[in-house]
Amino acid sequence: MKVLISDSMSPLGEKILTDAGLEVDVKTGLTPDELKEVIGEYDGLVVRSATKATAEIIDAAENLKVIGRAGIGLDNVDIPAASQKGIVVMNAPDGNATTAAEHAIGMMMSLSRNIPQATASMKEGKWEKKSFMGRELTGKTLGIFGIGRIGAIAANRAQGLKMKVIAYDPHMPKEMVDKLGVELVSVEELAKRADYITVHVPLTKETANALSTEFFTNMKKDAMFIDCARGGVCDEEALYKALVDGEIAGAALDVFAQEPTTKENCPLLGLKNFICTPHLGASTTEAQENVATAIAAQVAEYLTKGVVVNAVNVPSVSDDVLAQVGPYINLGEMLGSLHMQIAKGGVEEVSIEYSGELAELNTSPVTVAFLKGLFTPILKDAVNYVNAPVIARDRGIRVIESRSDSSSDFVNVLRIKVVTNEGENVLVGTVFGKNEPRLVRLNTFRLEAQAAGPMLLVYNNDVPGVIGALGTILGKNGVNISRMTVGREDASSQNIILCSTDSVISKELLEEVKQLDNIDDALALELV
Ligand SMILES: NC(=O)c1ccc[n+]([C@@H]2O[C@H](COP(=O)([O-])OP(=O)(O)OC[C@H]3O[C@@H](n4cnc5c(N)ncnc54)[C@H](O)[C@@H]3O)[C@@H](O)[C@H]2O)c1
Ligand SMILES: O=C(O)CC[C@@H](O)C(=O)O
Repeated sequence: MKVLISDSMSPLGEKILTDAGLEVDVKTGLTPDELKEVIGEYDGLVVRSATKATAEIIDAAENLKVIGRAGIGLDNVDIPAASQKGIVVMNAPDGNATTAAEHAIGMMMSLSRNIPQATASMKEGKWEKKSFMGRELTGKTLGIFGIGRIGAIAANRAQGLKMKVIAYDPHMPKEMVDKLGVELVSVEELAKRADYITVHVPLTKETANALSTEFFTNMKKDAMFIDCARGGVCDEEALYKALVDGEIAGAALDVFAQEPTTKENCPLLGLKNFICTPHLGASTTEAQENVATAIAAQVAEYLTKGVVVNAVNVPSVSDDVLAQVGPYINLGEMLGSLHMQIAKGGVEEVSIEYSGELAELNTSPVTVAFLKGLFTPILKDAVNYVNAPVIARDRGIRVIESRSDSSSDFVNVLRIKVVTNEGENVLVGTVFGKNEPRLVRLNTFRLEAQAAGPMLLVYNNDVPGVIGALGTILGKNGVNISRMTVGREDASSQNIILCSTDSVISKELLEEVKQLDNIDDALALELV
């Protein structure tokens, strides 16, 4: 079998693949056309972030069985296109966390002591001691936006520098953050109290442009901002304005909305109080060895033994188990994704009840798929079919499974209650026929909905005219409804409407929907 390594990577990865008996070609810097021409020869493709495994490339990949990403981010891989062709997509989410946290700390020190600016000045033949007055980190407050793997390491390193650390992470239970010696605060408090802010969240629907004018305006005028997570989380236009208007004192970015980044596509590069690196957060020998060896071992395991590890699109189960519980795996993942998107607050407990015929099957892959679905909207590529239960444990989330051989309305029922620090939701699903997952209850509302893709969930009064008004406003905005289900609450005047739409509902359109008469609330959902 042949594997193509198409981005620069530690040679240790190549060695692991060849030692496993695979033929390996290393061809970096291929143009999309060149890659398209050669990809048909390969059974495995190993990438970092430069190679774009688009639908077109995947379509031309006649023999491809696996795509491995040395690192976390899978923004460069068209996962639905790969899944459709039965290609397993896997990543190595653990190997570069320490390196990325150290980069953020390095940025904080560089900003505080003007190291990049002073280097540039000396190289121009100047000796400008007075222009580069810095300040100490000792005793200052570091604010961490997103305290997962990397945020926690950054907190620990900052504590070693005698800084006070505070964090905002609405999905992290307070007890877990307390254990790190970090104070969990609201987003406003984070902005107002911190002398430095460092960002460690993935790019999701919730985090896109989350750090914008309001956040920068709340920051202290002498505070500094660092983002080594993902381009698009920070609103670069708002950051530019905050730096120019003196709302904050300095900023450092390693990641950008548009990469590669130039002065033309990012005016921040022209500012004196802005420093940057070209997405170097994971670029150390150690991190690259970690991710290259991890992904090479995973790809080799899959190609030589059929064992799936850390896949994001295929559960790690045998074909026999998959044949039995495959449809429930899809149902579980959908219910997980829906739960997280309707939940308010940090998840504390999950109760999963398997009833009917389903209770007699090996349901552990369904529980794992539920947890993967639950975490994906907030953690994106950092969660897979292997580490989802570990993430639940690390977040102190109790997962309780139970079985009952009777199910009242359907042959098989999956009933899941998720308790957060702000309330709870119950979703019930079943599988119709051989493979048709259905949502049959959303809290007290009974319905029968195919829940997949972009959707709109509306809570409304059960009065005439609501559906018409909703259809009109979506139609006016060019959004086509492909399916609509109404869920009723017994003996109540409340309904829910769940629409499948051909495109994702924008924030602006969602606001318009919420303003309609007799609509109490509306949520834009993106389901698996
Ligand atoms: N610059 C680089 O080269 C580089 C290297 C490695 C990782 N990264 C990126 O760093 C980011 C963090 O990685 P990680 O391994 O720590 O991920 P992680 O999944 O362990 O942690 C992310 C944290 O963000 C929190 N979060 C999610 N939505 C949030 C919101 N709206 N507000 C506040 N917090 C929120 C989550 O609860 C979680 O605790 C990822 O985007 C990853 O891709 C960048
Ligand atoms: O340099 C890289 O490979 C990107 C690193 C990081 O953003 C990741 O997604 O793991």
